[in-house]
Amino acid sequence: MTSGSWFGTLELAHRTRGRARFRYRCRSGTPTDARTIERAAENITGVLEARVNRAARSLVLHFDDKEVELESLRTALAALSPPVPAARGSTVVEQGGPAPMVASLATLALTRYLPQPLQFPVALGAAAPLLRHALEDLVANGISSHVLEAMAVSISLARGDYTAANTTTFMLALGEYLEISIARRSDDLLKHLLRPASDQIWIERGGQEVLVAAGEVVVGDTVIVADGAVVPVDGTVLGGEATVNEATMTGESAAIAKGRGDAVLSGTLVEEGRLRVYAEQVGSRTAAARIADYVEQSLTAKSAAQLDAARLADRLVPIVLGLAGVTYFLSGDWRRAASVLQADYSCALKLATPVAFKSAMYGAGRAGILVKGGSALERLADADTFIFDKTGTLTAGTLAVTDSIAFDSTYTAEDLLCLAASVEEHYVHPLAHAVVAAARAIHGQHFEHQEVQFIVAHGVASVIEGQRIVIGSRHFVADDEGIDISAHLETVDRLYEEGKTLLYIGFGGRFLGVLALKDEVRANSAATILRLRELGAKRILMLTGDHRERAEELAEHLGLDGCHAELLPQDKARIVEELSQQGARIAFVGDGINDAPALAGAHVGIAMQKGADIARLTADVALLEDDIACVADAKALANGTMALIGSNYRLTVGLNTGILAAAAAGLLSPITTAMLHNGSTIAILLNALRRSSV
Ligand SMILES: Nc1ncnc2c1ncn2[C@@H]1O[C@H](COP(=O)(O)OP(=O)(O)OP(=O)(O)O)[C@@H](O)[C@H]1O
Ligand SMILES: [Zn+2]
Repeated sequence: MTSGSWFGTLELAHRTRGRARFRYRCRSGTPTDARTIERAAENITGVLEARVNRAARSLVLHFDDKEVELESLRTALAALSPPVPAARGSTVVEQGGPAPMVASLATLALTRYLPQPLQFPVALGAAAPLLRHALEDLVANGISSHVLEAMAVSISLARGDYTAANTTTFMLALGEYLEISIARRSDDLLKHLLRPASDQIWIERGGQEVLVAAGEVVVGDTVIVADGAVVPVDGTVLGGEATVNEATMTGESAAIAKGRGDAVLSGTLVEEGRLRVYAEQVGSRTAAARIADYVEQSLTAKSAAQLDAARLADRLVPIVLGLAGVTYFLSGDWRRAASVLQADYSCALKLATPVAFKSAMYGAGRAGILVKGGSALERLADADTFIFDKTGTLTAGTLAVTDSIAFDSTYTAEDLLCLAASVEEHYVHPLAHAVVAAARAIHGQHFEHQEVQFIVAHGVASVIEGQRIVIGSRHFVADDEGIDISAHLETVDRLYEEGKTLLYIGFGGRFLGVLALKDEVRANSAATILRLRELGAKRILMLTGDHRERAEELAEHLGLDGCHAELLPQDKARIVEELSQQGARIAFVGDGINDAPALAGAHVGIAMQKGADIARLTADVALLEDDIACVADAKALANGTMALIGSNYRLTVGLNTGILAAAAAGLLSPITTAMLHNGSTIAILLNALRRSSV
């Protein structure tokens, strides 16, 4: 979209061996987010891992200091611009149909029956695409495995050994065809899975706020967007005020205040406040474009394992070439040289790892787990500490209102519930959902109220009939709002003892009543925790914004290693950061707006299916089913994938070394080498595919 560099400024803030931290400023208008930057940086030669902290505008690189100098890294970073998807490896992407494979198979089968003079041109014709690509590759990237393959085919052609040339051509075409179809299958599925997170939107119709399906919104509608929600349309603010985080679109991480007349973009996030937006661009256009971009990025991004494999493959190319030269020099036999040239490592090393990742992502998708890239799997396999959020994660989050107690006789229990629901209905929070559902069940009236304020990890506030209403935690109502609750402590304590979660309601400065809710622990939370331990989790903790007693009870019940309660979002992130610094590799599992900072700061973030948009956007893994068992499934899948990649790696190196030695010793003809080498490559690819089910 834009050309030129991303970074306005880029300063080195800190460095140690193999690690450097840069402070950056984005140019405004650059369509990028943290992930885009990370991914692009990870594509720089020598870079092992990149992490961007948007809030701190810092970029941390882990790199191989034997391979790359800090100064050249910096230059490469400064020159970064948005990735052109699939620039390299285009040989694979451009083609795709089975035609080349069928043609080369036909050539292989039929050439021997052709009249002698036709055999050479036919074999050359079949090998032509391969030779052409190799030549392009040679010009662009120097000697690569493609070049070696082409040399082997050329030698066979020159020697008039058409069967050998045709066999090699066919095996390569077959391998390529398999890789493409596998890659395409997983790409399509991933695109399908990554739909926009929220499919319902609040709009104004005839002076009323109504919730409609995303597809129903048309240009000219007035869309309401509140805290924690992603703006669903491109448009102009008609009213309201809010701070909007546009990092996903512009890369600028500081929130920007928006008010009447300002433009807002779909995909940006309302952090605080509420906006009425005139919709100018709606529907699939904007969203689809963003999603396509996103998937493109996640598919082209390389994981560390992939980079390792590719690097090793590249290093081995000159060795194979040298060995072929020496073999010819010593034996004077072109056949041997051609055999050696075919036994290079690259195919299996470079293909097996991405195929394993993609097939794992595909399998994960079918099992209800959206994994955003191979590196997310890698980090999940790495994770040794699991931290769970409570409400909506370990508990079902489908709370039920059990009691509604009004302390003021002018209000009935129903009134209290409806009063709360009128204010809560604009927010995505498990507690808010429960209150609204309970009010709907009794067909309660709607109280007219002014704009609603949402105070993250505290509650909501508004004004009804000129009086301030506050609904939220004890800390919020009693400490922050200064409402005296002492007269009703007996009732409150009794409800706590019954194991209930309480919502305090203050109205006009007085304690009006409480709503008690019962949250059920998910039936399989305990089993999931156990499975995670078996899968290598050394420590499992819980962090929650809820009341301490509730939290400790649950932590004990589930057999966790510890818990922290009454936390604010920044506390969660801080605890994650502290533990990371002590060396823990943390997988954080959460669902709420209050979990987003921790999800972003963890080694790997996992968002629950019913989570807020921001949680699902921030996380590396987003569950597509409301089932906590998927967390253990994802971990098992990640472990299995990394083990498979490791064994493929050893298998590739072992097999090809054997083939290479035998070929150099003159034990293998070019045909046998082609069959063995390509056959084993295909076997390794198929092995990599095994992970497509959980
Ligand atoms: N929309 C809301 N309406 C009323 N109270 C709320 C709302 N959001 C938060 N609160 C109050 O603030 C407290 C902390 O909220 P927060 O979202 O941080 O965590 P939580 O939902 O309790 O649990 P967890 O952190 O485990 O998800 C809640 O327990 C509740 O009392
Ligand atoms: Zn507070």
